[in-house]
Amino acid sequence: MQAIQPTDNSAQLSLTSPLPEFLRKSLEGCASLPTLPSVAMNVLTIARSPNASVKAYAEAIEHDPVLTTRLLALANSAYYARSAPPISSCQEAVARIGLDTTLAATLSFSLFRQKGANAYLQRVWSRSLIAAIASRYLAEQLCPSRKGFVFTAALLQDIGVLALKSLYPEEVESVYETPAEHHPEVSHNEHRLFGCDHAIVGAWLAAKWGVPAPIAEAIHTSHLDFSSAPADLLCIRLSGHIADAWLSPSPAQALVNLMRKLESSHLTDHLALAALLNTIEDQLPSLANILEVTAPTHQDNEALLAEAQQLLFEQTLALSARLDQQQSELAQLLERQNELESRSRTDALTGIANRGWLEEQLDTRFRQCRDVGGTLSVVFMDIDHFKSINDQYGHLTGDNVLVSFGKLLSAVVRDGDLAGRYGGEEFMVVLPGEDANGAKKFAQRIAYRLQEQPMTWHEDRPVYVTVSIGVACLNDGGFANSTELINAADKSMYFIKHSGRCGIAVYGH
Ligand SMILES: Nc1nc2c(ncn2[C@@H]2O[C@H](COP(=O)(O)OP(=O)(O)OP(=O)(O)O)[C@@H](O)[C@H]2O)c(=O)[nH]1
Repeated sequence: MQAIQPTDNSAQLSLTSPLPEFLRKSLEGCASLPTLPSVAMNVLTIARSPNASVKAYAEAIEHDPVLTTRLLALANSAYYARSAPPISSCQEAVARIGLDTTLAATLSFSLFRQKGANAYLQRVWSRSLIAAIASRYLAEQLCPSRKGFVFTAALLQDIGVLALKSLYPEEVESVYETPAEHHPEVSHNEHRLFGCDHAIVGAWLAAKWGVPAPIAEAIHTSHLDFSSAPADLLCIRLSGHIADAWLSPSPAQALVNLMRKLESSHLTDHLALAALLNTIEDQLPSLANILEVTAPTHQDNEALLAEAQQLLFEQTLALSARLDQQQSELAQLLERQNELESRSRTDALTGIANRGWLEEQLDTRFRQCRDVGGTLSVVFMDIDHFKSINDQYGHLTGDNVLVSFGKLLSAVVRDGDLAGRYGGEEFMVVLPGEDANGAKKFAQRIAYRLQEQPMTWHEDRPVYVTVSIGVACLNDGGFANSTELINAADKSMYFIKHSGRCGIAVYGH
């Protein structure tokens, strides 16, 4: 049979992360790049044609006796034969394993034949085999009609390593020494060296050989996040993680990491991890044997899974304890922050608002009134002859007077009003929505309460005080800002001071 010239698909390949130009040139000029034998080329060409048939595949493969023997071995292996009788013709083998798997097997047989003794390449092939078996298992659960496609792409996902190794044998040496569980690290180091990773190089190489574009594109995206991918690509992308866990020197911890990934993607319910591990365990030896790859199997999957689940449980407990601790630390911090904030707004002696908070709040309310309409009033109070209280009864009694006056103000204000100590023996109340009349009545209530209620006691004698009060209302002065409003109330208060104290003056009235 005449070898058909394969189509180079690389120009049609749409790569979201393109192959760097220098790398494409080097790859195109590289004589030692892995190539496919003509039989594999022929099978690929048939795979692309619309009337690909079992017969056409078988005829192409029969020209290679070694390949035929291996394909028969695969078709007669436990996975494919199940309880069916052994078969002896290539056509029966293709019919039994399906066209997609025949394509994957042909490509991988051809590639595996080229493998060197290099330990890393052995690891790459082990990973590919495990990923292929895992991806087919996943596809059986999630997208059965795509299992052939998924198996092929998963098997070929790391072929870019072959190309990079042929091109830069020395440079990649250190990169490929990294153990299998660090696949993302390999990819990261390739990016550093070549500006892209082996997934992109592999897609290009596959397309160059004429591998159907969807398979090349699946190779290209094989390292991307699996959680939001369509089912077939999800199987391929997840298969690499599963293979890495299988090959990890600490498989229990690697399985825990895998379980976490599955859980965060809500895949745990769909995948029975035990069945997946057993499938790999069952199928790996025969497939590895047929392809002459050394792939490690686990002694006891059940024990491994139990260990991983115990580990996951312990780590989850430790994590939740840590989270609890962090949460309580956060709550303490918030409490402390609230306390500090409230302290920064409060006058230390009287416990009511301090000057800063009074001014800030008044300013906010003032702007609101200006923007959306409405009014507000400010009542400014200064205790009369306070110095003589200090002088007569001592500072402690003076302090008690200030504290009591603060309490009185807090008791008479309504929700939404704000009473505070402006400084020394000066106090201020902000009355939102109140006009001059209402504010004056409020001031009168305070003056009345002061007549009734002593502010403290000194040696069993009540200490009464009076206040000079200035009121200013937003409506009455064309005030440009809140400071002007305070100044107006202060001015009115001073008017009372100068008129003999103990009284109320309303600005502009
Ligand atoms: N005990 C006490 N006294 C304070 C405090 N803050 C300011 N004072 C005192 O309050 C007094 C205010 O005195 P002046 O400004 O002369 O006013 P006054 O004696 O009230 O006289 P008029 O305001 O004119 O009625 C000063 O002696 C201050 O030391 C405080 O926190 N505690």
